[in-house]
Amino acid sequence: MTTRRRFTLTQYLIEQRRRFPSASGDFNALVLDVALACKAIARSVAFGELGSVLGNPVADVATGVNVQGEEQKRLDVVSNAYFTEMTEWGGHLAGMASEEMDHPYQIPSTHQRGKYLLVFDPLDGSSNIDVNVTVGSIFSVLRAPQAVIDSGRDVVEADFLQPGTQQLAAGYALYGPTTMLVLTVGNGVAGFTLDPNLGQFMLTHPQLQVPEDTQEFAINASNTRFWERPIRRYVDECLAGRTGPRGKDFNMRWIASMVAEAHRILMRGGVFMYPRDTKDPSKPGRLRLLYEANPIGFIMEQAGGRASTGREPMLTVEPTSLHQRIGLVFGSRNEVERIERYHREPAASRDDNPLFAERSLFRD
Ligand SMILES: O=P(O)(O)OC[C@H]1O[C@](O)(COP(=O)(O)O)[C@@H](O)[C@@H]1O
Ligand SMILES: [Mg+2]
Ligand SMILES: [Mg+2]
Repeated sequence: MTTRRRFTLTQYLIEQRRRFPSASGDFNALVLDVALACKAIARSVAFGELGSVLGNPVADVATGVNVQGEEQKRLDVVSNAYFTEMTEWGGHLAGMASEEMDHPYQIPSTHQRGKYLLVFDPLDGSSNIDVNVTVGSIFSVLRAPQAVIDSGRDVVEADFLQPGTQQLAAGYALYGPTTMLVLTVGNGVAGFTLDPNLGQFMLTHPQLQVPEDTQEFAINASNTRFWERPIRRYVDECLAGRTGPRGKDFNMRWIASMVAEAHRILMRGGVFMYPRDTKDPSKPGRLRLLYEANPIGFIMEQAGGRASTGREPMLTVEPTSLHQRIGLVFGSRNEVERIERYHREPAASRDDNPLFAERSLFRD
């Protein structure tokens, strides 16, 4: 696809659909509904506190605590509603699941039910809303099990427990200085920028590729004391810089919006780690498999990068529950492979033995 001609998201999807001559158009219509939800969220985010002055619905929304035990922001709830409202009526979906909904969302019986499942984090990085830092939405499209399509029955948790390799599409929207939509339909990764005059996502980044090497890493260093040995080793070696085993200096970033970190890494390379740690034994990782790790993992792999738990490729993990958390490492291929190698090396298994505890640069 040439960049000389300006392509809208719709035109891009039509061109992608030519690979599947028998496709009905349902899939494209679903992605466009998701894009519409993202435009609506972008507008709500952009109004910020002005929302209450201008009668923006965000001001009056009731919040609570989500299934993760995390306090919802008003924009979490509003964004979730935009996703459900914009996509439920099109006849493309068998059901949905979201970070902000404890159980699968049923398409009302008054609407036609379709063959796809939509899984999403309506607002990622929502702790950044109050400080006006970039946030985003993350989504993944799966095919519903054939039994669900045939019967039109209500969806249940088990219907969503598909490994990341089964994703048909994944994407994220970024609400930053510009609003962007980044999408894979399994044929590379494309980035679109919202033209505020036209209200259209325009193709601006046709073939995103993650550089294989990097000198930049992202991790929440306040968790250092909870990290497992392979991660401590990796970060220590980065910090040692030119005089250490890596022989080069590294830069560090932490935005606390995973979606924004993913975007930076797509643009210029890098590695992101929110690994499994010992902070809370009931939570094997911070981020969620189905609507954070898998869609970002699919995008990374489609852009030539890599996504992993540290121990196995992210996309091959068999999910066990809807809101499952998991350790996540993604980004420049050679760095992620190095981290996986550190997990495989025999020293990694001595992690819990204090006899082998090593002095870390982040420790006293
Ligand atoms: O508080 P921390 O450790 O910086 O966590 C930040 C992480 O939490 C998240 O914000 C979780 O996402 P939500 O905002 O959707 O709950 C990630 O985007 C980010 O990487
Ligand atoms: Mg999130
Ligand atoms: Mg969220």
